[in-house]
Amino acid sequence: MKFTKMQGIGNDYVYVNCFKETVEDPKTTAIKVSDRHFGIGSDGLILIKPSEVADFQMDMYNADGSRGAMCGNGIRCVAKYVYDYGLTDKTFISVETASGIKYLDLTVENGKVALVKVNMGAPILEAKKIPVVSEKEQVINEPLLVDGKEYRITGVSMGNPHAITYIDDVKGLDIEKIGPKFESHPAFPDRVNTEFVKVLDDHTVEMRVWERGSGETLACGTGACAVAVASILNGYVKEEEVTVKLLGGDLKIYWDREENLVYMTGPAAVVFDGEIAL
Ligand SMILES: N[C@H](CCC[C@H](N)C(=O)O)C(=O)O
Repeated sequence: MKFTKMQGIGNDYVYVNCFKETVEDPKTTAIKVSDRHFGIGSDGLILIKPSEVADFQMDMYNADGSRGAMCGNGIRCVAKYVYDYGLTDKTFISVETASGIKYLDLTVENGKVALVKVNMGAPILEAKKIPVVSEKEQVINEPLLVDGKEYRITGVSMGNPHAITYIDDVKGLDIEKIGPKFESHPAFPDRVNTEFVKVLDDHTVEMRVWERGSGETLACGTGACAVAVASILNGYVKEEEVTVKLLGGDLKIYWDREENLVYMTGPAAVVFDGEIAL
């Protein structure tokens, strides 16, 4: 199987051009290619496919083979792939995902995509199954007991569920210990992506993320969007444009409150092309 390894601020996936390749069993393939010792090594597998309703389709799988509804860092790399590898010459494209059609603006430098701005759609202000705290379905600062300790969480979905909690020491967090406890917490029967956040100033936050199905990643695009929305809702940041600092780099998130649309801007990069016998 031919593939292209790509990364969006360190959130790395194996991309397969399904206009040319066929992946019979994406779940098993995702598990195999993601293994960092016996496979290629990645946070998961992303299939680039034709679409009947958009320019392209993104079909995304986490490292454990579970299917993800949306992937922010992944969709920026899909945009880079389809332009740089000649599948389109458009700099405004649409991509069908399991959480709806997304629209992307490509910034091209020297004939290659350098930056991508994604319209991530409207935030859904409740993380699945957390008790609703108000009739508006907003889950803000809700107490949740995890591993014997009470956390205050805000639930935001970007097409995939995120539980966001604010802590003092992001860098020193034992995420390997607490991450899985959130991921498989009974409050989240579909599991959950969890973001641990520290507010740095009126428009800057830092975060680490334990992703559903992949563990700690260096970055999570949907997570960064969810964190920006939660930080604005909680009044922790004052502006609609938030810089989210992740282990792998920064993302600029803008929540247009008029339109209720979240925009994410960030880079995408090719690591290498390869072929693997599965
Ligand atoms: N683990 C996520 C999918 C990948 C999201 C993340 N890598 C991103 O960039 O948005 C889920 O199962 O909902």
